[in-house]
Amino acid sequence: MSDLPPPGPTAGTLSALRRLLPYVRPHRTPLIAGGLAALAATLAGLAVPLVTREIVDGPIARGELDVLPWLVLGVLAFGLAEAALITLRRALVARPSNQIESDMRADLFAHLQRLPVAFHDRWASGQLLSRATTDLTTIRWFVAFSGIFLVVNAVTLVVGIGVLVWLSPWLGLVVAVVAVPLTVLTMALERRFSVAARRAQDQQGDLATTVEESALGIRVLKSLGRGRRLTAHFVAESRGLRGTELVKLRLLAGLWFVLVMLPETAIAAILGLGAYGVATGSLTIGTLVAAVTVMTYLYWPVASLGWLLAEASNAATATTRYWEVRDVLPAITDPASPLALPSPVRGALELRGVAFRYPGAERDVLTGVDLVLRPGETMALVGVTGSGKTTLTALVPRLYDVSAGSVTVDGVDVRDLTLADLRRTVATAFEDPVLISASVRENVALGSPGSSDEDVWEALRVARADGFVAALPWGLDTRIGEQGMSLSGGQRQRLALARAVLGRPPVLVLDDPLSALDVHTEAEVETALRQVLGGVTALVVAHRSSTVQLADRVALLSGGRIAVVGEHSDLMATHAEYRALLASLETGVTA
Ligand SMILES: Nc1ncnc2c1ncn2[C@@H]1O[C@H](COP(=O)(O)OP(=O)(O)OP(=O)(O)O)[C@@H](O)[C@H]1O
Repeated sequence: MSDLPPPGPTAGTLSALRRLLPYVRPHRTPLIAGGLAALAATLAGLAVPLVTREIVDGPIARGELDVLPWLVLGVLAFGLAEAALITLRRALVARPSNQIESDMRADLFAHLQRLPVAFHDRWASGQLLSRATTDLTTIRWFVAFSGIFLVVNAVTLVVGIGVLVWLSPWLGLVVAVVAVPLTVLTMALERRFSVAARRAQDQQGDLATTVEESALGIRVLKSLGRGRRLTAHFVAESRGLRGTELVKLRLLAGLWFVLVMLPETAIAAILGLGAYGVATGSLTIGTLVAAVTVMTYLYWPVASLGWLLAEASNAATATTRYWEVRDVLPAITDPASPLALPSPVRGALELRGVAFRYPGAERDVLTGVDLVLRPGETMALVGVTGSGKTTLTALVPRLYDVSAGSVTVDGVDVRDLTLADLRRTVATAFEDPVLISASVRENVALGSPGSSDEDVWEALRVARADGFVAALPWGLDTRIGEQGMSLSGGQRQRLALARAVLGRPPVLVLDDPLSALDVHTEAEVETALRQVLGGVTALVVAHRSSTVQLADRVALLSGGRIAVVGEHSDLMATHAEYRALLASLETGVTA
């Protein structure tokens, strides 16, 4: 399996399904009405054998033909009622079951947005995808159909056995005796089925992850000729799923065998005992016919029990998998009593004694970072590959929280600000820009949706993206494909940069946002940025010495700490490690 957190102890089917209650409760009226309609439909069907008994014992046995039309009409009426009630059930449950599915899906999505980056680091995206799609469809199907019929069929069985006992206590006893091994075997098989159901649903999530990763990384995978390997991996995973599905089918087949054989045995026993009763005069023919007809009516509720229990098991597993995600508490949230930033925001950014360790990692990436950015200052951050530059920048907008120490803006700890305030104050752009499937305008104004077109164009100008956006077929309205695939790497970076500078946030955190630009364009963007950065405090991760030139001062990150801070020219003159690093940046060897 993928790097999925281990599932908790397998909860019982019922206790797992109980967790659907918060979503089911608001719709209880139509759902209960739907259940009652289904029950009434089944009972209407069960009434037919009783009328049959009257026909056999009356018009047939005793020639009482005058009541025959009424009895036939009765059979017809019950048949019609059954059909009408089944239609009514469908109409009653369609809307609530779909609503429950979409409510659960919306809540899951909103929850995923609140969960910290650390959660998404740990969970494979396919596992989340399968929970948001197939698992929720399984739950809808259970609420609309199998859950209702599980209850209705159980009630039908009890009522049917009751009718048999009423017709003839002996015949009822036969059925009751048959019911005991049926229940025991069914429960045993159901338990094993739920284990296989859980495995199959997890394997589906793994498959989704593989498909998603291969679709997203198609360029790299193709260019490296990984297609065959990946296909072999996918086929192996897919075989694993097929194996589990076959185990499920085998268990279900065993269940079907028991569930089909036992009612047949009961019918045989009723026929034998009943015929003996009729021959010895203790039973009327009509009662025997009625008993056999009732048994044939009970045949479906019994036989379907296995399949319905399997569906309940699938739904319980789906519910457990759903709540595994929902139960994760968002670790990065608004504080209980948030503080406000002094107005106007000056943008003094300070890191004091900052240590950070990734969840589950063995050692700290940052051990004691002290760094002070004066309001309006541009600070470049340099360091060898893996020294923790990206990690450090992620602590400012609270993508992760510090393990020790503090990050403050104008003296206020970022953890004391509401996330909305913090995100308004600190804007970020990363080396790998993510664009969403939407228009250029929506992509640039993602963090400030109310921005005017002039503001968007201004931001595009700063990022030197106005030229190519103007040349797009529909300008700002041009939809850029999934992840902006139709744009070049440099164009995507410039849009991400425009997104960060839109709204002129007091603090900008840029993680090497110009790496994909050619030297000429980088110089142009830098000149424009210089004007913008004039009043903005900026922390800029630099992988090229040209980006370093942009900064007022440079900080060197080394060994989890800031080794030195100073002006580029001073550091070049005085600091050997800095000089060596800059030389390696020029040659592109920083590891
Ligand atoms: N999500 C994560 N979970 C665990 N460890 C991580 C995670 N992300 C990064 N690391 C580790 O943290 C260390 C610092 O990584 P980081 O990306 O911050 O370095 P960097 O200085 O930005 O590197 P580069 O210059 O290559 O971009 C590395 O050893 C990396 O393996």
